[in-house]
Amino acid sequence: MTGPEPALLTLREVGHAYGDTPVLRSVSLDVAPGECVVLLGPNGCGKSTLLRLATGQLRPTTGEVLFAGRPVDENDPGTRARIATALDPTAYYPDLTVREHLMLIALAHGLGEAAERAVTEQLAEHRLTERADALPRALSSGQTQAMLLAAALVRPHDLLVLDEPEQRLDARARASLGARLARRKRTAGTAILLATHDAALAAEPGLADGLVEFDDGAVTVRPRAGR
Ligand SMILES: Nc1ncnc2c1ncn2[C@@H]1O[C@H](COP(=O)(O)OP(=O)(O)OP(=O)(O)O)[C@@H](O)[C@H]1O
Repeated sequence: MTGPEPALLTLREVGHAYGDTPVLRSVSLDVAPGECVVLLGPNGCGKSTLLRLATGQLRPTTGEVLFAGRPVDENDPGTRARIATALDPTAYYPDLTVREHLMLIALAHGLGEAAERAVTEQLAEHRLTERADALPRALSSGQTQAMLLAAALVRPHDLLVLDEPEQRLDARARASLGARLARRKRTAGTAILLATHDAALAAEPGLADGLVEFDDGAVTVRPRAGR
């Protein structure tokens, strides 16, 4: 939100409309390295839209989105190298196994000889080791979601942008997700922007530094209570 670190991601009075239909009006927020901002709100309030504005997949109708001080642009290789996302539940290669999928991403993002170890770690963290040689169509929906999270985490990144990462995970994976993200931001200094419907995830100790709450078109940005 506003800490001693300069913000990595800044939204300044960002508004967005699809055609003539406004979805977001004048949202301003900062996410600094090692900070996590959580978006909470009902279906259709604009959380995914805000996440896509933050990654440069959408351009704001009004206002500006800055990543590392420059307008965010998903076509900029430097930006893509630093922002990892899990936004689309169908964003995978159907003809690559889980391991091949993660290796491809790790290698494309320059891990080189470190790729195999990083993939092994992510497979274990997401309880996918036994399913490493399965094709996506043979996975459960929760295992597919776990693969998408592993794909975001296996590659280097400074900002992690997640849309409802808890969706379809089983109770055990869901229960540990918040602590795993909190550890990542603490140990790696990762900035995190995530949308969720899970109040327990938003309340995870050590995770959210700021909450963005959407309510009937109004957006409230506030530091989390008690911080
Ligand atoms: N490409 C699009 N074209 C037109 N309208 C869109 C488009 N994408 C989203 N919308 C509309 O914008 C509004 C906000 O959608 P958005 O997906 O951002 O909501 P959300 O808060 O992420 O919802 P959910 O919790 O259901 O995922 C909705 O009314 C949706 O129908």
